Amino acid sequence: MDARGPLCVGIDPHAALLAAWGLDDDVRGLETFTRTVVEALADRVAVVKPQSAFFERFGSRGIAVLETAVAELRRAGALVVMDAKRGDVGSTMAAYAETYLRPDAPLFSDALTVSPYLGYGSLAPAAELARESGTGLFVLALTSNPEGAEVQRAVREDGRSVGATMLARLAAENARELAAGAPLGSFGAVVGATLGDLSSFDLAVGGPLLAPGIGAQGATPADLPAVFGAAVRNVVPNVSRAVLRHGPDPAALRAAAERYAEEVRAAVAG
Ligand SMILES: O=C(O)c1cc(=O)[nH]c(=O)n1[C@@H]1O[C@H](COP(=O)(O)O)[C@@H](O)[C@H]1O
Repeated sequence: MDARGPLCVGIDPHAALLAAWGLDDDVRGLETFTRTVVEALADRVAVVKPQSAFFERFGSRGIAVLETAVAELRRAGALVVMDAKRGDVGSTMAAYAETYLRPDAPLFSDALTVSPYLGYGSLAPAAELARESGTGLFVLALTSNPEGAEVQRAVREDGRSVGATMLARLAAENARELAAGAPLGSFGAVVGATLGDLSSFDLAVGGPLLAPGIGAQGATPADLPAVFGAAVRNVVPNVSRAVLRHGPDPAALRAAAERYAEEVRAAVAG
């Protein structure tokens, strides 16, 4: 992020975006869309987050497009966060983890989004494999959507909210790496940029904070300091549609990503 700018661009090939780019809503359209984004951004954006659902929707041929994109992004030096939001009972979670975090897997990525809402402990096999393979997890803590509150802000018997508990679990997960001198641990939290003042939460999880919600969901880079406070230094803001809508011209995609990275840099510095 120091070298390339503080931004994660999402690859979310919505049917509406394919149409806006003059592409058909089929595998060929998906392939052209994805290749265009990868070629425009892979050598300059720090982090890219493909949203698996938009590829899964086309079955095995959609997944093949995703596999190619992940490999090319990584080859060009971008970090890939696979947004598949996996979460299941521990034994099944191990298989999900192998799908994305085992180095010889076709979809091997630098990190995976996971849901802890079957219990944080259910993620243990994924955390273990991430440690082994030098990859990371982004754990949904406080999501950007308004519906998330009914689960994440629910208060437990110990008086702490569920979301706060997930943040505390992440801090414990990262403690070992921090003690060994790492600047940040490999276990990040997903915290929406749309959520307003989060000062009642301890966001010092010792890992990166993936912050979706900028652009199409209404948040702006200028909101980041007020939302994240001192933790803003560790924020990786994600923008998907608000960059992608500038395609298919690669120069326009690059310019949009650069503008967002610049706005984030200014907001964080300011
Ligand atoms: O895990 C995520 O990335 C995620 C978590 C969350 O709380 N909210 C959220 O919008 N996302 C994802 O971030 C992206 C946001 O896309 P845009 O709203 O188009 O910028 C989508 O891929 C969402 O699935």
